Amino acid sequence: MSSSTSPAVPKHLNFITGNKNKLAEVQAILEGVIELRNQNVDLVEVQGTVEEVTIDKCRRAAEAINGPVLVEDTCLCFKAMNDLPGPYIKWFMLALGPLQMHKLLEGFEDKSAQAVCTFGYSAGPGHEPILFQGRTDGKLVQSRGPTVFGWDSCFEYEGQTYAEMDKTEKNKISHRGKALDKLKKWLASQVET
Ligand SMILES: O=P(O)(O)OP(=O)(O)OP(=O)(O)OC[C@H]1O[C@@H](n2cnc3c(O)ncnc32)[C@H](O)[C@@H]1O
Ligand SMILES: [Mg+2]
Repeated sequence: MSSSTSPAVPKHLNFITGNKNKLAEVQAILEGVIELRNQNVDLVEVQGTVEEVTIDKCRRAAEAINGPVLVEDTCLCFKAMNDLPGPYIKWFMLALGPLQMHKLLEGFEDKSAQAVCTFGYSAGPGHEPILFQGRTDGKLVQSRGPTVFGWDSCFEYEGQTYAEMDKTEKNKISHRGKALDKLKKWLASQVET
């Protein structure tokens, strides 16, 4: 039995996000692993590196609900732009939408893009967030497939855009799937100690 003083073993995860598509993917990936709950708290997102943004988001979420939280921040990084827009991709999505996103790299030969997903778990206010990150390499293309989730239709991985894949296929190779693999390993290691 583990010590009751350790706050590190969650019985469920309280995923703080306002994004229904993210939530659906995380639910599907963690199905049967751990109970997932959700709260939609509008969190301020600071500027900084991928990790800094998630750490700050995680701290704010833990303080807002005064308890353990899971948060996630997603980036889309273009090699030709030295990894921008990165954590600011949301604002480019809102301004351009998926149908015009490819125009960002029109003047560049290199269309390489990397999808980055960083989860942060905090056991509560004052507990340092633990990060789990996954990265998937692909390229920015003209939109193909349904425009249901963010930039899915303009991110191509091995010949298919995320939007052209079925969900299980996406979750197997996606930035989010890889990050959650690490989270699952961490959860398993917590249970064993
Ligand atoms: O409440 P939070 O969790 O912050 O949800 P959000 O929608 O604000 O999400 P982010 O701050 O992480 O911004 C990431 C942007 O990328 C989009 N996005 C996130 N994951 C994606 C995925 O797997 N495929 C396509 N677009 C994605 C998302 O819709 C946002 O426009
Ligand atoms: Mg956000």
